[in-house]
Amino acid sequence: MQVPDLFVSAPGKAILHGEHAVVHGKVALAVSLNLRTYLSLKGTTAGSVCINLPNIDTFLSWDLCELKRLIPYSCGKTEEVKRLDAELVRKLREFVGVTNGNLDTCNMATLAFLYIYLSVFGSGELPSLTVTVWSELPTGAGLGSSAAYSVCLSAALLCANGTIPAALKEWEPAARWCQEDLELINSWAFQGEMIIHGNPSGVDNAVGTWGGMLRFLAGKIIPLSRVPLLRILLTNTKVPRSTKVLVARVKDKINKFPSIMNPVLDSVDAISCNCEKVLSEMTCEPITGEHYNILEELIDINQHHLNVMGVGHTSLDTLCRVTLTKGLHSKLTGAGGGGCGITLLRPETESSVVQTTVKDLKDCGFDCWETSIGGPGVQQHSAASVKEEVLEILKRY
Ligand SMILES: Nc1ncnc2c1ncn2[C@@H]1O[C@H](COP(=O)(O)OP(=O)(O)OP(=O)(O)O)[C@@H](O)[C@H]1O
Ligand SMILES: C[C@@](O)(CCO)CC(=O)[O-]
Ligand SMILES: [Mg+2]
Repeated sequence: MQVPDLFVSAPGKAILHGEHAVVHGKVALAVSLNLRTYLSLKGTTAGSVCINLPNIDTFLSWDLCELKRLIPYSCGKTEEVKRLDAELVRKLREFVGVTNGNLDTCNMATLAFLYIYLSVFGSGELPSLTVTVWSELPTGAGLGSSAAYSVCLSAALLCANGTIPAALKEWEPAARWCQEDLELINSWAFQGEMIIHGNPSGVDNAVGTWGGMLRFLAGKIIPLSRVPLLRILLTNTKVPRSTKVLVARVKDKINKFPSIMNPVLDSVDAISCNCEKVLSEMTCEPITGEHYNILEELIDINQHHLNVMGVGHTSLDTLCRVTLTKGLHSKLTGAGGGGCGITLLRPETESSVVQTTVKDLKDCGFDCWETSIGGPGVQQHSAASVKEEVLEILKRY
């Protein structure tokens, strides 16, 4: 079976409010970034499946005959996403050589790829292909790199399999899929997230799929179309962490101290709802300093709550302290424990203040950049529409 060549991309995300609480059924507000993960899929005749993941130094190849032995017995229709197939996950862990649940970066990415590949193609003939994924996002730093990876895999493999049609019409540089196809992409991406993460809420893969700003509550996704333009500074503390470990840590704490932790989750829920209300007011009345004062206070309160949940880190305390000396307010974004934080910039924040803040943060050993938000969700690209520097990397393999 020969599959068509294709390019897809999906954005990373920042969570304004609601990380961790969203796993426990509370509201989260999240927004896509203009930093993307790109995937190239090429049909080959080598009788093998190759995956090249240069961001994590992983280059693997398997013979189709080896993979055929792993095909799940109960492969259903790819249009229907079931619960994670525990038997396939067990077989894949054994195949990949994961022992004692040791899920390092490479193992998790490999498991997610093989799981989606075998589930999507398992009921027919396995195709020979090469998949290369490269991302502008830092890996494992809170900006939804795992979700952008899973969304790209899911879109590319479903499209290569013909379960969803190509989004791209001839001569179009880039195109998005219809709502029904996006829902399928999102649900297969969620399976990838389950493998990488353990217990994802689904907010990250929803942003990777739809882009823009979303309100997410218990799997229900509401796009927020009227939002003010926010200026955000992103800081990567470069402290490595694993979302899976942090999500499990919060769950343990809630189980241990339910009467203490549940009010914290309720408070985070109220913060997300208050923030949504202020953002919506900012689109229908003149924006005032008071709007920004409230947004800043909500950021401070939420950052304290995240510390209470046990997902803070001294590097994130440093970020908050350094930015506050310039009158700017920050919180962690994503799973915390290190990784990235966001700092809200006010419209009147002068570029000299931004520059000195960035310098001070860089002096702490952090990466720091002002970013635009609201990048489009998953897209199919023509080769000509992929940025030259990205295409050059993808074509290297
Ligand atoms: N570009 C990539 N190439 C290969 N694997 C990737 C890539 N990006 C992410 N991954 C996989 O996702 C894992 C990181 O996921 P994790 O959920 O811990 O971090 P994150 O998604 O960046 O942060 P958060 O979930 O807090 O937003 C990596 O260990 C790797 O397995
Ligand atoms: C920590 C968390 O809330 C956000 C990670 O970006 C996990 C999730 O929602 O799946
Ligand atoms: Mg993740």
